[in-house]
Amino acid sequence: MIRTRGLTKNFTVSRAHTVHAVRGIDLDIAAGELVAVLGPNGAGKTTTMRMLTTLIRPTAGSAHVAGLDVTARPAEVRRRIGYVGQGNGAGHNQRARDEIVTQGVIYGLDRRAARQRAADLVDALDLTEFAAHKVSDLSGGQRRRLDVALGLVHAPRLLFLDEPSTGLDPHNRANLWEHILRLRAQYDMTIALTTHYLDEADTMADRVVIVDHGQVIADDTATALKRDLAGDRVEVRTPQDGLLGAASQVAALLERIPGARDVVVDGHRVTARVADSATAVPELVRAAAGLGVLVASATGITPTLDDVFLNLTGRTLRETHSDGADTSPADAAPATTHAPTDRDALVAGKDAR
Ligand SMILES: Nc1ncnc2c1ncn2[C@@H]1O[C@H](COP(=O)(O)OP(=O)(O)OP(=O)(O)O)[C@@H](O)[C@H]1O
Repeated sequence: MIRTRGLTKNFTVSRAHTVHAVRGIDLDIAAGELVAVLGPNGAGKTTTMRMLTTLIRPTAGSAHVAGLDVTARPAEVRRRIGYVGQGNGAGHNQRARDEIVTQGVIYGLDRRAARQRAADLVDALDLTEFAAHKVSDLSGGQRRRLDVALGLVHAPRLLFLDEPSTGLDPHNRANLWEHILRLRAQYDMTIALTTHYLDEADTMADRVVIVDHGQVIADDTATALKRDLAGDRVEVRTPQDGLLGAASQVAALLERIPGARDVVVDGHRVTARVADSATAVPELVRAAAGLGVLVASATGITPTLDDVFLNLTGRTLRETHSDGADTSPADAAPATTHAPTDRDALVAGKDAR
């Protein structure tokens, strides 16, 4: 469905300054896949997505989307894809249902077909109660669902979602995802999305592509990335009032567990990487009990995609992101303002810049 080779985008900011936003990305997304593109702010995710959706022209390299070259046949690419950009692309004065009908007409449906399609999407996205409301009166979650409806009005088989749930509270995020996954199954869609939410990428995506400084630094299933590039850990604590020597004894026991490595003693705390924390923790506890070594707690820690990023780059994604786990919706990254322009450009078939 998507194939890029050496995809590159430079922005010339001034005569002396060029931003190398995307530096030679090779990406393959098969029909039916749901792929999440993950990376810190400024990694080049949106720029990549905007090239794939024909909103901007690549500086170099190639991209084929839905079987077509984005540079040579942008108008045909646009007809085959749906795009839900960051921020709310819907106009504020229209009623929600009318907005979808208008979008359908712009995409070439006759008014009757557009009305039917709007009715189907209103139903599919649980917007019936709000369909006659003005867009400006909708909540953030309802607007986002309307955005998805607008992106699907021409029944594309390939949908691009740029940070679909940023700014939504956990309930609305879960609700939006429920709808996206149902629509994906119903329309047999391929989905490429960018997200700041690690848990979303982890649980929803068939494959996770990690981008940093404009390059793909990892590309695999979340399970494989976590297994191969992070791995389980264990953290063992010896009693605070006990002898520090106990921690060294625990460390020696951990060293003996097959696959254990990077054993570190820090006061009463001992950590190690292990192949499988579910078996390593009881093994350690049994061995410690056998030798009379007191253990206050022993915890198995399964890795997150943040651990994968940390291992690959030495940095954590959480430092640079508003992630759902640490941030209130109000603090979440604000939506950018380019989305309405993007949607306008897509439906109007404006040339990419
Ligand atoms: N039109 C532009 N002109 C100049 N620089 C740009 C332009 N668009 C993006 N950039 C720069 O390109 C780099 C990649 O930006 P991009 O928006 O693709 O990152 P991102 O991974 O989507 O980030 P975020 O997670 O914050 O949305 C950044 O350094 C950004 O400042």
